[in-house]
Amino acid sequence: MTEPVKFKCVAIIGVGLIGSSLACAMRKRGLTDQIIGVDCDEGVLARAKKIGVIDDGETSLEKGVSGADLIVLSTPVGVMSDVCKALSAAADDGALIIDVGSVKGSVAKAAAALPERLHFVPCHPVAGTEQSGPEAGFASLFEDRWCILTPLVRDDEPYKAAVKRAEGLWAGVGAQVEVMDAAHHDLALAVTSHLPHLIAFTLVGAADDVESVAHGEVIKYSAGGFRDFTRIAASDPIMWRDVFLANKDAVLEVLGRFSEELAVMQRAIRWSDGKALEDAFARGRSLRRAIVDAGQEMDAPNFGRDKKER
Ligand SMILES: NC(=O)C1=CN([C@@H]2O[C@H](COP(=O)(O)OP(=O)(O)OC[C@H]3O[C@@H](n4cnc5c(N)ncnc54)[C@H](O)[C@@H]3O)[C@@H](O)[C@H]2O)C=CC1
Ligand SMILES: O=C(O)C(=O)Cc1ccc(O)cc1
Repeated sequence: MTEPVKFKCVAIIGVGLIGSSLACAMRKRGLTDQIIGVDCDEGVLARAKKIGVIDDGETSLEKGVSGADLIVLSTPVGVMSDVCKALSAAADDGALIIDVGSVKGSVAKAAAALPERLHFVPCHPVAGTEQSGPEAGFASLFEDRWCILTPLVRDDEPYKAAVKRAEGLWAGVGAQVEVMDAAHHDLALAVTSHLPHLIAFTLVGAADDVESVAHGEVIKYSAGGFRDFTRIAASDPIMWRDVFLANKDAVLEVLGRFSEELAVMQRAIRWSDGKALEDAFARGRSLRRAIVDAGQEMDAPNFGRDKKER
């Protein structure tokens, strides 16, 4: 059983959906005395302070992280290496640094270059929505969701203790913690998250092209499955640009396999091969049933909307 841990001061760098959700969850559960927001956008900081997500805001990273015993990188993945470099001089001795990025290999490389006095534990809460910004955050986002940790290869005692603290933090906000290496994470998430997002962006883009000849029919009759795709396709373009650039190799690998499967389906339809189609669809149904039986069907389409409380 992982014990929840407490922090004196947390600096959240990037006060968007995930940063503000962690801030709200920590505040609600009494896991920190003070929350400082650091963001390059002054408007974000003003809004976050107004709605009570942060106690104070700073556009200067150096000032914002001074005195923090927990530093959270919750920016898009593409700027994390630069933020990490800036922390090498700015962060207090012994600070626990975590990130929440959707890709782990790239940030792990930057984290490994930090001085030994700092303890960076890469993390990925596998929980989110299509929304962005501080107003989108809510305290229960991480409850009963996975958080994957990909610790650096370091076996000094202070680092091992920092990994335990990171586990305690996520357990403290209600998540279930899993530890794996960064390459494994990036391949697994390419399958379960990155490819599905790519398909949603592509499908909705294609439907939008058709819309120009279908004169409103796509919007009028969009139901069920397509609506779910449009929700995912409404996700932040900058965040997802960075995910695909940072996880290029793994995504190209699974995209290659997906394209092959798609070609098989195309052929089955062309040649009226009902047996091939039925077999392929039956595989999909049994995978879904296995997920439900394992109690992992947490991604209801309205996840987060019916219990969103700051
Ligand atoms: N949106 C989601 O559902 C999930 C996102 N993630 C990861 O969490 C991270 C944050 O995503 P969101 O919270 O959705 O993004 P967001 O767009 O809501 O917030 C990002 C914030 O970072 C700030 N920012 C950008 N560059 C900065 C810099 N150089 N210095 C300081 N602040 C900077 C932006 O102004 C913005 O306020 C990403 O790395 C993403 O991969 C992880 C799990 C789920
Ligand atoms: O909104 C959804 O359906 C998501 O899948 C949210 C999400 C986006 C990115 C992540 O790294 C983890 C979760």
